[in-house]
Amino acid sequence: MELVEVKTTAEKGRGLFARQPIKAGTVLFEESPLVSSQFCWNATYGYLACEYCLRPLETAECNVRRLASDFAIDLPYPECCPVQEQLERHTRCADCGTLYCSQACLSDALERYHKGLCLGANKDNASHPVNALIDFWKKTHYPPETSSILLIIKIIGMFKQIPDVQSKFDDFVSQAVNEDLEIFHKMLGKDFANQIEQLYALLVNAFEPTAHERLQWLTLSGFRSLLALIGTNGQGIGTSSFADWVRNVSELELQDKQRETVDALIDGLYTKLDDVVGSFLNNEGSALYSLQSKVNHSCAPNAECQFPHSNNVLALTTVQDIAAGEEICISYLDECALERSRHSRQKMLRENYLFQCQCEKCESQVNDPDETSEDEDDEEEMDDDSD
Ligand SMILES: C[S@@+](CC[C@H](N)C(=O)[O-])C[C@H]1O[C@@H](n2cnc3c(N)ncnc32)[C@H](O)[C@@H]1O
Repeated sequence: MELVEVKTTAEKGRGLFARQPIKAGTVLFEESPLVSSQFCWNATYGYLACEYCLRPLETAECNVRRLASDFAIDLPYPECCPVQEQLERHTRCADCGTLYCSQACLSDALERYHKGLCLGANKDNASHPVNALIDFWKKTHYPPETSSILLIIKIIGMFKQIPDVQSKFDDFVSQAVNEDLEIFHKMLGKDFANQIEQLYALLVNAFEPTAHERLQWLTLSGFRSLLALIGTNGQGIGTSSFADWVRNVSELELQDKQRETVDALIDGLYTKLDDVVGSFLNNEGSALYSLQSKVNHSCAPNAECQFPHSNNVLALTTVQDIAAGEEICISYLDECALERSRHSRQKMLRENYLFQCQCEKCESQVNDPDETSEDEDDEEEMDDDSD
């Protein structure tokens, strides 16, 4: 934290500011999440990640074979796959069999939420109330998911197990209750936004909040606030052993011919993966980070979130030189969206995050006409149709 500090401004609330000049490429801080989880559908489709830290659990070769549905693929340089040497550390919950990358992750999970949540022999019992809840979520929330009922279930587990956890969640910014509905619409889809009561009824059936002293906040309106908190502060995570292997191979010192051969192999594999799974390459999930969630959005960001350890540990890294006192901002929008007009960017931020962007780029374009290009109009129509 010595490089940065949290300060409050009238326009954007809390934000992160540089205490001193900082060079591009500097890691400002690394942070483990308060809670993280893989998305439901990702896990169902066999994307194998540690239940606690999302570290990939299959070797790069197994990963690429499974994703490409081609079991003849052989990856050279197996030493570039970090999972290979970790395989013997993998361990399971003795009661339900859930897989973890290490004893440390299993112990942390048990200590934080899993002791009270473990379904034991009922793990695959479809009629168990927790599985009915997960199933309802999946049926009403198809990929690409942006949040997960698994994250909510873990949060409930944490409230049951960790005495002072409430203050940690209170520290996240949340929206006014009358704005919640809009964010539900974007988080959960148009059809589902009206079914929060149904989801809540299943949740009550699974966890009986009135019977637990520490779950008294979990009323219908408390549940809506929790959804809004996750929608506003959730950070996406993606881990992939194949991507780790590619990165490590790119750092090898190879002769020109070897480099050419392996680059051609990698290009071919990515083309194949693109045909079979499209953009669904990673073990995807989302998480809540106490400090990173204080970082505001800019349409011209000077920092980005990275996951350098192939798990849920986030590194906030500068992408430009930063002056002392300057605000550190990330982009909540993807690269493609950042290229769009001020009007389109503001619309996306309003609809997905419920705020009027006041970043320098938007302020400098304030006199641009409120128009979108024909391409953007088409895309917006498609977005609206798919909501
Ligand atoms: C993840 S939080 C960021 C930290 C937040 N400012 C706080 O006080 O904790 C996201 C919220 O910050 C505010 N925010 C972030 N970027 C902004 C921007 N560019 N312009 C205006 N408000 C912004 C919005 O209220 C948004 O819902």
